[in-house]
Amino acid sequence: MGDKCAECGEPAELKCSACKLVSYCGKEHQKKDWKNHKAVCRPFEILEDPVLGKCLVATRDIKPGDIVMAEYPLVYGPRPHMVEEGPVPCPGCCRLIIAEGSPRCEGCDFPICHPGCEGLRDMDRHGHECMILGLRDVKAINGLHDFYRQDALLTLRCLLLQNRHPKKFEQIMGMMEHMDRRGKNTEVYKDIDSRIADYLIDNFFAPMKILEGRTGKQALHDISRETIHKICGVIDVNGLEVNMDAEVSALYPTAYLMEHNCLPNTTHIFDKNGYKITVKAALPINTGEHISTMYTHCLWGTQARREHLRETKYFDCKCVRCSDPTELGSYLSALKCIGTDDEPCGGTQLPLDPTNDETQWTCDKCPVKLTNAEVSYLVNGIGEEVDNVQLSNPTVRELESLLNKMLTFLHPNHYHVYSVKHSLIQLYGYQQGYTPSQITDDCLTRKAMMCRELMDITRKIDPGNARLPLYSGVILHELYLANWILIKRKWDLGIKTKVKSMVTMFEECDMSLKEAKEVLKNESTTPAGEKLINLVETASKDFKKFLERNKIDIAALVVKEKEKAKEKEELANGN
Ligand SMILES: C[S@@+](CC[C@H](N)C(=O)[O-])C[C@H]1O[C@@H](n2cnc3c(N)ncnc32)[C@H](O)[C@@H]1O
Repeated sequence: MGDKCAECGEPAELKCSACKLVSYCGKEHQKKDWKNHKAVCRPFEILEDPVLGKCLVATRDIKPGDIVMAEYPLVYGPRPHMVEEGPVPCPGCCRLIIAEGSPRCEGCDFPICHPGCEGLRDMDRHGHECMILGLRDVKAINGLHDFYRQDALLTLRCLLLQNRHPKKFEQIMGMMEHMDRRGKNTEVYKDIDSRIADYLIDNFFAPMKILEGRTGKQALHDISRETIHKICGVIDVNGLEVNMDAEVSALYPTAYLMEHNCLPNTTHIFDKNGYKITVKAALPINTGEHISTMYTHCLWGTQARREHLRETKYFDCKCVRCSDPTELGSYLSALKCIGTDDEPCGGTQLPLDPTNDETQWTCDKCPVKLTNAEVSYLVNGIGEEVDNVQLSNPTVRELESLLNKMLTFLHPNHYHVYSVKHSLIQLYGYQQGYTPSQITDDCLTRKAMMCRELMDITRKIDPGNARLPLYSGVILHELYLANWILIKRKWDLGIKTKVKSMVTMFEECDMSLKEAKEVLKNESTTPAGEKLINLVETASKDFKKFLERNKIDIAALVVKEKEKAKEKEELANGN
């Protein structure tokens, strides 16, 4: 039967060019229906690109904040990463639990959070897989991590779709998995083979086969080693990590088609209920532009990002950020030049062609050149030291001394420096010796300066708040606090709003709280986001009360300061 017009029901040949989901008898009825249709019409089409494969291209202009798509996952489950010790996800709800001593699932004996966990009986979560996992007739008391392997469950859930949701299975099997790069001699093949394929086949599919032989009924049609490898590849290449209260990976029917860009134009949030994804535009997306997300870490330098993408997603990123030696003016990978003859020249070392792994690094002040390998060696060495110090619960002094050492070799905006500064701003004002009553004015001024420097970098690499809203939220809240403590101190000393520096601090407090609210507006679905939003709300209330109690009108003070500055300037010019 042919398509029918969505407006009048008559035979229709014209399809909506954006979503291709509804048809019309003619242009007139399409126009008439637009009011209703635009709420559900997708603002993109799926195109095929020789380099990217399938990709999403905007069919109309999309404004920041507009919803690009919203959909439920085809399948989700515990993250497919091996956990050798520490907490593991409950197979029912994926929340982290300590396996030793936790209750066990009645059906399969896997460690669970609670016998009443809803996901245990849900057939789209643990319910179905439990029947297969229960076929192993042995229970473990010790060595739980090796015996009950949650990292294999998502692959099993994909395999089980064959029976209950064959269309979803077909869609997953149609996704890109780069098997050409995951051949038998590769490390990834060997890892998947022993960790997932052997585990599932030996422990569960072998007894399943015996049962099938006895009953004459086939439980699962395709459980071949090749299919297991293919599914693991699909999960690695297309799975999205859901960063909420649980350790979940999910495959989505359309969202997986978003290509990578180190300057992504969308952001996404997940719904706690069923992990529905909502993708929103973070930057303006014009008709014909590709819709993108970011597959790697926004706060890594170009070398690290490109290496990560090559190893995990099998492509060479050539985006605008990767191609720019300054990374959009952020200098996130730049080094300080050590100069010649032990004399630092004060110059900055940048790669000539960051998308070439053999590129040379050159100084903007002196003839010193470095190879990419030398830079990698230096940056990785410093990175290891930063990781070790960060993991050791460092004091302010330890971090400050590390920072000073790093600044001999790294540009003040380098991403390792960013990470240490981001930790420091969260210790100034909190750690013993630096509490609000102990911290010196100088230290608070330094904290505020670091916050400004960090925000300056963050705005450059993530102008749409697509990836770093929590980082920005923390920085802006700490910037407010640094100003706030200084204001209260000076206020108590009688230095009130007549002083220009006080007005500037009031203005910065006000602006940082407003910006923090704006950057955090989509973050209420994560525990960290929720906590930060509450802190900003409380700070805003305290600040507002203070302003009201002391009858302070920031806008009026700013105008007054401007007038004073103008008068001064006129006086200086002799007018
Ligand atoms: C999650 S899939 C995206 C959908 C995929 N294009 C397809 O046709 O199914 C990720 C894969 O898409 C390709 N891809 C995504 N972004 C890319 C980019 N910026 N440059 C080159 N290839 C990219 C890579 O092959 C990558 O492994």
